[in-house]
Amino acid sequence: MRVETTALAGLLVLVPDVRHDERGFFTRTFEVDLARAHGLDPDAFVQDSQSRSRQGVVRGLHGRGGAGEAKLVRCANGAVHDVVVDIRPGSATFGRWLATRLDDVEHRHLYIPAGFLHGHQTLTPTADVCYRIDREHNQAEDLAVRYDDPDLGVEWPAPVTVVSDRDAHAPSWQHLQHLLASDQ
Ligand SMILES: Cc1cn([C@H]2C[C@H](O)[C@@H](COP(=O)(O)OP(=O)(O)O[C@H]3O[C@@H](C)C(=O)[C@@H](O)[C@H]3O)O2)c(=O)[nH]c1=O
Repeated sequence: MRVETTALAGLLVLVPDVRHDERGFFTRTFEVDLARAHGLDPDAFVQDSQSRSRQGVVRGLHGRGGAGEAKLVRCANGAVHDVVVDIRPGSATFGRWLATRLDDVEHRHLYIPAGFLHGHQTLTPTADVCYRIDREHNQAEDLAVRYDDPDLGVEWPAPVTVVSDRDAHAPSWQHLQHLLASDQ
């Protein structure tokens, strides 16, 4: 597995080896030593989750208040257009978003530190997204911004078919910025 840095400090792309044979493929989904070598605490992860979404579905953009939440994300089946937004106050890239394709071909993973919004759109008939987080989910700390907020300008590659009620009614990027500023 190799690790690539990105334009957003702390956001990492993990690119595993994928071994194919007549049965299918084998790939590692986590390596403790590699995690440590890149400053990740492997013991920090306390919850593993999986979601399945139909083609065109967008989930997000979601973040977390309080101490935030770091995430390791991969797409175990199908493909998604994965988007992260830097919402770390004082960050040189505050408000910038970055998109990565996660799929079951290259099996890339994303390490998303605390202080980001995250979302994805399904590019295949279905897609399974698996992620590990370093703090147990707590609905009271949920943050969200509309996936199509015009000030944020995130581009989604396909027509959006379904979003949750929560995502359809998510507040604006401007609203979240006020919230973040009032926390300082
Ligand atoms: C996220 C989560 C949800 N749930 C429950 C709440 C709800 O009843 C149901 C579906 O929740 P949501 O609609 O929030 O699920 P979803 O829209 O898939 O939320 C996820 O979106 C992606 C983009 C992320 O980055 C994740 O961190 C998470 O926010 O599952 C848990 O029990 N544990 C969890 O960790």
